[in-house]
Amino acid sequence: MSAATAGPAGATAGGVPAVAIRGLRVAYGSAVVLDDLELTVPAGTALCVTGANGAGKSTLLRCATGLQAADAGTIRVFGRPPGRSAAFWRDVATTVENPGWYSGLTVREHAELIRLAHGADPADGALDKLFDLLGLVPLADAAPLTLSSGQRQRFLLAAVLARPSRLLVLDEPEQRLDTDIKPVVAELLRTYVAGGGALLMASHDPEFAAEVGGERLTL
Ligand SMILES: Nc1ncnc2c1ncn2[C@@H]1O[C@H](COP(=O)(O)OP(=O)(O)OP(=O)(O)O)[C@@H](O)[C@H]1O
Repeated sequence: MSAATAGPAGATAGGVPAVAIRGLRVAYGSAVVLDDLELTVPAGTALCVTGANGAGKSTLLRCATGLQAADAGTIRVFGRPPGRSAAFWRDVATTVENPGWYSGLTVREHAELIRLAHGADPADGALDKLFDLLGLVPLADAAPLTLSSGQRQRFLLAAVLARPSRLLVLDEPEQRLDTDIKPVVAELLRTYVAGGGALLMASHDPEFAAEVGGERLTL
């Protein structure tokens, strides 16, 4: 259970915050997991949610993306309730919910499709760079379903970073990554935030969270 406020004062100075949560309460039966939780993530900033197993990090991220209903409180993402509309998901990229894969397409073809569908050029070199940084080049022709859990995590991160977005919601992006890949992912996320994107993530890794930078909220 937690009541906390995060995000710098005057968080809305630059406009509508990417995420604004007030009085959030979630209970599973009689077990209250989140209670009167408050947070703000302005555009161009990162907020890392930490806490013990079962503290409610994933629950919070699911609520923030509209994938789970809250028992009380208000959640606004770019000023609107999170939802399942295509317009919402154009702004928001997440690894909270596992995507489905097309069995006939390779890892690289999925990334190209995602980029193309979001109006970006799949052949402009951005994917080459991303695949190189995340060590996905040797896996480019693999079927996503054949990837190991760590390879799959790298692919999921490539998939959300391959497309334009205004908010990234990531549940433990460092999970299952090799130690040499973690700083690479941290740098990619720092670059995303420096470019004006907002990042809301949960993490169990203080070193990784420190490398990403931004505010911290402990549940
Ligand atoms: N659908 C559900 N039904 C009942 N209890 C649930 C449900 N989902 C989560 N919980 C419980 O709510 C609490 C918070 O779960 P949540 O997954 O949000 O925690 P977490 O902080 O993300 O944990 P972890 O660090 O282990 O990933 C846990 O006690 C969990 O057992």
